[in-house]
Amino acid sequence: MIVEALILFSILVLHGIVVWYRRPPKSAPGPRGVPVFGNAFFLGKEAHKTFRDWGKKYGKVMNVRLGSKDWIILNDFPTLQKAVVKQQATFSGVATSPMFWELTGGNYGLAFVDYTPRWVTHRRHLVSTLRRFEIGKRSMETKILIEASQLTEFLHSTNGKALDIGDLLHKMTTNILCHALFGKRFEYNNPTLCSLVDIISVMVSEELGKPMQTALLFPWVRYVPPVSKSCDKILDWRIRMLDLIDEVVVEHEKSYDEDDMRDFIDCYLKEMKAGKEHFTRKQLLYEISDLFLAGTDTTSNTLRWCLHVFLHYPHTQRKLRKAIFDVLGPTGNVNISHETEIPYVQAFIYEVLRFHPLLGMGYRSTTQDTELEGYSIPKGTPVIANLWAVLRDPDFWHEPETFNPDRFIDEKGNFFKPSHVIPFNLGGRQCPGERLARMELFLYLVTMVQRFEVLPDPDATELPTKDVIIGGGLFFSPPSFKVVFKEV
Ligand code: HEM
Repeated sequence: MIVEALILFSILVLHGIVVWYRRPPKSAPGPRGVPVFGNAFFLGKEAHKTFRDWGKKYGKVMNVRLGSKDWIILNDFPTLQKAVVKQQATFSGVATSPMFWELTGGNYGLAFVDYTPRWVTHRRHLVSTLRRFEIGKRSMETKILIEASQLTEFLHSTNGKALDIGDLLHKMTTNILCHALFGKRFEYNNPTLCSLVDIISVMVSEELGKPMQTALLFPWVRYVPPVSKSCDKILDWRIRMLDLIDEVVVEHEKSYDEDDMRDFIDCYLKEMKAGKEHFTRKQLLYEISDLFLAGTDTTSNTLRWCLHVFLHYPHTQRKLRKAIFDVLGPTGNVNISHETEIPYVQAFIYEVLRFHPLLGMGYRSTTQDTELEGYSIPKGTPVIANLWAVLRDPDFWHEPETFNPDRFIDEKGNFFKPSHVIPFNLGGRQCPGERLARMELFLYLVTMVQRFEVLPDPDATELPTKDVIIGGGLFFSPPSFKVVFKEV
């Protein structure tokens, strides 16, 4: 009896192993890993680099088993274009899990939700409303310059003391979204602003990001401590954020005036009152919450990467200041029309975004069965767009490991942007806040560099590490570090 049971067990195990290693016909090549876990334990701390290295062996479309699912990894620009641009709707899903279902209250919001008619309607509405409030044109420019002048005032008051200004930068970028969404800015010590920034920082932290990633690869882990506790914590913070936004929406409902659309919330309420399909209060709260999660920390951490670069490559800071002085002198006021007049600033910003992309990988999924480069990809397959690998690809960039803003300056001295610089990704899920982010980066950077020289902390024994901190499982942030702002 025991012998028969052992034989049966062995047959079942062998069958399981055969099934595990078997691939559907026409599936892309890639490492299979070990049963149950796939390659999850072989990714290392920096999965983007591991994927790039595996891609050299397996090819442009790689199929990597992670947990119980096959993931498609795209490491190069032409293949990414063929997928997310040429088959836009097919590659506009989002890699998801039961935890994401909870986080989005059942697929509500914008950034973390799957491709549905509700997402399509709201993505369109967001883009047109941002345009309506002239994000990217003059009105947001004025608001950004208000934050920039607060920044210089603060930096002036530091009297050359070394400090980490990450929190202040985060408050500035959060205030810009408060302008667009709530119609107002807050003082930096205002409890609403401080709570918003605290909540966003916790939700995109490295500490909570790892469990989220684990729950994405192994959905059952969501219910097993300690991951379950971290997931509950994230959901708790999400609820706090929704409650805070709800208070602002209630204020707007009370003071709503059909003839005076003050901001994004008013525009949304108008659609709701008109009974437009998919427009609900729940969607409004989740969408605003997503905008704060996607559009504040990303811009402020890119500014922190700029400071990081100043310490590691000080000659670029000198060159930047010279370019600014040539056009504005030491006291001239910057505005957005100077973007074309000071090409080196744009080149510097793009090189920072190339060298340190805030979102190193985009997580998509397929919305229907499809083919890519002759390989078949079934509906619902998670897809990773390895933006980091594209931005460091030696086939497209001369000396990609060198930080060199001049790669974006043409022979006539003008800024030029090659199509393969894609820190905001491509296709249907491409960042809708790109223009706003680039305006903020330009105006804050020029204001800062025109008035202050950024120097290393004299008490630090070495420069901050170049290792990225992967927050929220998504965001490639710099480590914390202090700098000195010396008036020039
Ligand atoms: C330097 C700053 C920023 C960077 C590097 C950045 C980058 C990105 C990238 C790469 C994506 C695509 C993710 C994917 O494919 O999975 C994305 C999506 C998104 N970004 Fe940004 N972003 C920045 C600033 C902003 C700002 C200021 C806003 C606010 C208006 C914003 C709002 C969003 C939203 C809502 C999405 C999700 C879009 C969707 O799924 O339809 N981002 N961002």
